[in-house]
Amino acid sequence: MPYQKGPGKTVVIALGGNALGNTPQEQLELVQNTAKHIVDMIEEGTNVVVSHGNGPQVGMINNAFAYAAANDDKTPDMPFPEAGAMSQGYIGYQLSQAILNDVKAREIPRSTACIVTQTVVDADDPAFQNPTKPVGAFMDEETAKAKAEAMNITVKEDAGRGWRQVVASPIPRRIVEFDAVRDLVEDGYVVVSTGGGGVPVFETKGGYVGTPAVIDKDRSSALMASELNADMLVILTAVEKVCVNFNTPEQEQISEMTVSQAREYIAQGQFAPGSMLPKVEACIDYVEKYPEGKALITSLECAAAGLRGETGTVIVA
Ligand SMILES: Nc1ncnc2c1ncn2[C@@H]1O[C@H](COP(=O)(O)OP(=O)(O)O)[C@@H](O)[C@H]1O
Ligand SMILES: NC(=O)OP(=O)(O)O
Repeated sequence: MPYQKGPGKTVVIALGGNALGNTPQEQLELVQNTAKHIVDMIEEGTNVVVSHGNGPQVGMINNAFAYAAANDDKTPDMPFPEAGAMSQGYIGYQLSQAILNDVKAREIPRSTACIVTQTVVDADDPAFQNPTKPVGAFMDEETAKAKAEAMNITVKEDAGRGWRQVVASPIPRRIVEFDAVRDLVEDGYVVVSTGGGGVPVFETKGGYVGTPAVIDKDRSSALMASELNADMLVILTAVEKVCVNFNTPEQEQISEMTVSQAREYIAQGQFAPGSMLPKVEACIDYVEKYPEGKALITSLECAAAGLRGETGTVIVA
């Protein structure tokens, strides 16, 4: 066996958009920094499975093909599941390479493996009738509405930040490549998987079939963490802690909440739908399925300190 599992915790990390940026060039620079924080954890003996978002990237790939196909006769239409797989491929490549380079530079005896992942969803998931997942770039209202008309897509305002295309975001039921991820973790690999939540697929009599949608990566990471019996689910985003009365003069940071407190805050509307709400819901899913586990929401910069229990918002059963 060339590598050995670390002596520390096994954690599933979900990386938010700020860890990746908006273009492949920007991303290449940002992932060096992202990798440094992940390798800090690996150096402390932690076993890491990394998942990441893909909303801006899958939208960019899809748009680029749609634009080219409309303007020349050589570019084919690119189906949405294939665009999702492409986004997993290039983001996973950059992340895996940056982590590997840092691991080698620090002479840590570990390596990386990147898996293009499929995630089973239900064909009758109501999400297919109500698209909510923002993809691609932000637009002003006028541009968004014109694009919606021209390209027959749905657009919505995204949490006060501008207008974006939205697609269906069904609930992840099963990660097809789960066994491979588990075995690689046991063999001491740092695994990049379930990028963009995994390419959504239906399980049919004839086999798996991709479907145009984007699964929430925090929800898929929660599923991965509970199936793996991972000690922690770590959701990394732009804020150090989840807050009540967010962005108001009464804002207060939450250091720890139980599932029932989290549900109370959800009922009060404390967490914005489309941003913090799905993260808190993913944490609830994970600790309910695996009550021995702890979920942590914090920023990339605070990740290693958060794992040591020094900061972030912890959600427990
Ligand atoms: N109650 C809250 N506490 C903290 N942040 C919140 C809250 N409600 C909404 N947010 C916002 O949610 C953002 C995280 O969601 P988002 O940007 O969609 O995540 P991602 O990092 O996965 O791209 C935070 O950066 C913050 O701006
Ligand atoms: N798939 C996904 O959750 O992507 P974002 O985090 O970019 O929205």
